[in-house]
Amino acid sequence: MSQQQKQYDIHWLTGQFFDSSKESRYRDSIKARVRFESRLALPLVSVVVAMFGITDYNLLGLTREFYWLLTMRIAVVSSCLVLAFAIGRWGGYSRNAWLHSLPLWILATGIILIVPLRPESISTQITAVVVAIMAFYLLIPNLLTVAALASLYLTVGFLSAAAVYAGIPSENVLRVSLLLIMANIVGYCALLRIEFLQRKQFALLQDERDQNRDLLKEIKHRKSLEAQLRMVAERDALTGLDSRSHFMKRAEALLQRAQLEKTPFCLFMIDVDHFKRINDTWGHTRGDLILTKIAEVCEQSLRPTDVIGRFGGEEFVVGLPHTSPSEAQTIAERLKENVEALPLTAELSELCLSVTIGIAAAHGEEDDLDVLITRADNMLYEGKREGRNRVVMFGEGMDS
Ligand SMILES: Nc1nc2c(ncn2[C@@H]2O[C@H](COP(=O)(O)OP(=O)(O)OP(=O)(O)O)[C@@H](O)[C@H]2O)c(=O)[nH]1
Repeated sequence: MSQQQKQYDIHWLTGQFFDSSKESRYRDSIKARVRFESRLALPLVSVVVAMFGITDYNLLGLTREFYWLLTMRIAVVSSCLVLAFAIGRWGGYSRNAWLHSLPLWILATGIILIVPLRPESISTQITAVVVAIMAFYLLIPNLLTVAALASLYLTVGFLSAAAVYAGIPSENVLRVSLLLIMANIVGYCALLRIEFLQRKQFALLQDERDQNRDLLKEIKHRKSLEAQLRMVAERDALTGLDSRSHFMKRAEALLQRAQLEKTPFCLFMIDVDHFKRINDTWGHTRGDLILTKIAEVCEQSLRPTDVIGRFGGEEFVVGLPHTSPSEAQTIAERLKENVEALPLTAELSELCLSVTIGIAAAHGEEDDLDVLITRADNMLYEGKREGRNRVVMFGEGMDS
């Protein structure tokens, strides 16, 4: 077995895949072409068989042998045409491969039967048998094994009939045998090569498809990993709000746009009051729960166009595009009230939850996000100093 045949899993003698399911998939893949070629080849062969009826007439005239030959030719031609139709309709190349082999057996039998009826034209018939062997291998689509068996049947049958009915001498039988064996070997090798190359092409295509499928799977997997990573990078794990870095990116873009369009932009720094005490009294788990509740209140109290992030610990930050300082003040007051009114579970009923909010508004193109954050932060700590639970706006008696 050649290295290539081993590599592609193809039998060196039959030219078929060792793996039956692969072989069946291959035959399914070529069934349309095989049907088309059979429907073309069989009528062509029928015409050739019918045309030889003229030479029968020239040789035999209207004799009994001529009528026998005519009957036989009509039978062969009509069987081939019926089979061409049947193959066109039902000739699946995987399960109904036997249907494709029938024309070969019928043609071979017909050719053998000519010998006793026209023994005097044996030399022409030898040429016809060589042509028929080539046609069996290369013209009428069939599996290599089927083509080889039918050709062998034709060879042995013809030689036997020639020896018995045409009375050719034994040395001539040997010469004709060698000629027919040669025709068989050439046809066999040519079809084996074709079968191997076609299956190799199929195997390569399958490999390529498998690799593409694996690649697509890998890309999908990587995309989902990327999405997960992006989620981890962009979202705060506890509250689901924007992470600090993602908030900075989004707020930066909004601020630049506001500066370009000369529209107002404000920023809140929100800090939960006495959160350490809350943690110490009710535990970190409840502290976490309160942080998520406050995050929900922020989302509900603000517009979808506002960006909200967790800045760290119990501190939140909000960017408000298209918001004037007075609107920002109103929104912050409402947010503060909503936090105070947050419904809490029975065990937290004694908790007085409140936040302090520092506000900064962008004044000109020189104000970048860090400047706004620093200003809002200063306002926040101003609010803390003043007793917490309040909203402090930059500019209300402050210079920086
Ligand atoms: N449960 C919980 N606590 C946190 C988290 N992040 C930070 N903290 C706690 O938040 C508390 C913040 O305390 P401080 O910075 O002293 O501020 P505070 O107690 O809120 O006091 P003021 O801000 O001055 O009102 C610390 O005890 C932190 O451990 C968190 O993710 N979950």
